Amino acid sequence: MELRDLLDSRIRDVPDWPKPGVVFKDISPMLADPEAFAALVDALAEQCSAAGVDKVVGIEARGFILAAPVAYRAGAGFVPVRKQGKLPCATYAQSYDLEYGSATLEVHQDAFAPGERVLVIDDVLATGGTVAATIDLVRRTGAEVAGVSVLLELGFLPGRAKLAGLLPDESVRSFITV
Ligand SMILES: O=P(O)(O)OC[C@H]1O[C@H](OP(=O)(O)OP(=O)(O)O)[C@H](O)[C@@H]1O
Ligand SMILES: Nc1ncnc2[nH]cnc12
Repeated sequence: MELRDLLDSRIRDVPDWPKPGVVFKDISPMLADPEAFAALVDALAEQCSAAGVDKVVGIEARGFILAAPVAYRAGAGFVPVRKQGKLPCATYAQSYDLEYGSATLEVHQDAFAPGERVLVIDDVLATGGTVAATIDLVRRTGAEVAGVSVLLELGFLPGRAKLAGLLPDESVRSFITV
């Protein structure tokens, strides 16, 4: 089976969650399938190596699950971008809106050496608010965002358009667009 079809078959729709009108894309079945999870991690690690990155950023919480094994596989470092109030040392903070709410993300100010190249990984690109805030945070540290890789892109929401002013379109990659 094609990687795209394998992954797609392991993502389930949950209507009206976490609030009415939202169809939540639940990646739990994909994570629970060792073949699908390993294939995704390997494919993301290849993107990481091709981009020549020093660090992989995972966005709390589902981004952590993907980004940490990718960093290990690609021989890169892992940096968490966390929800407000979780990181213990000096941080940069950025508030943002997402499909079903708003939040603030933080990164440690010393998470990267100046000029380091970074791949940002998350599970879903929806409105793009989460990834746009993360790009802003990484840039404030002095590091360079080499690309963004997500498992799933919601093509009916303006996530890719929101990132258009921030990164070249070809450096925003998704395995599935719905
Ligand atoms: O493109 P956007 O509209 O910003 O939405 C995408 C974000 O929404 C989800 O995270 P959520 O904040 O629900 O956190 P979780 O990973 O902790 O469940 C998802 O994991 C992405 O990070
Ligand atoms: N519809 C959705 N499903 C899963 N994660 C999301 N993050 C933002 N929108 C989402």
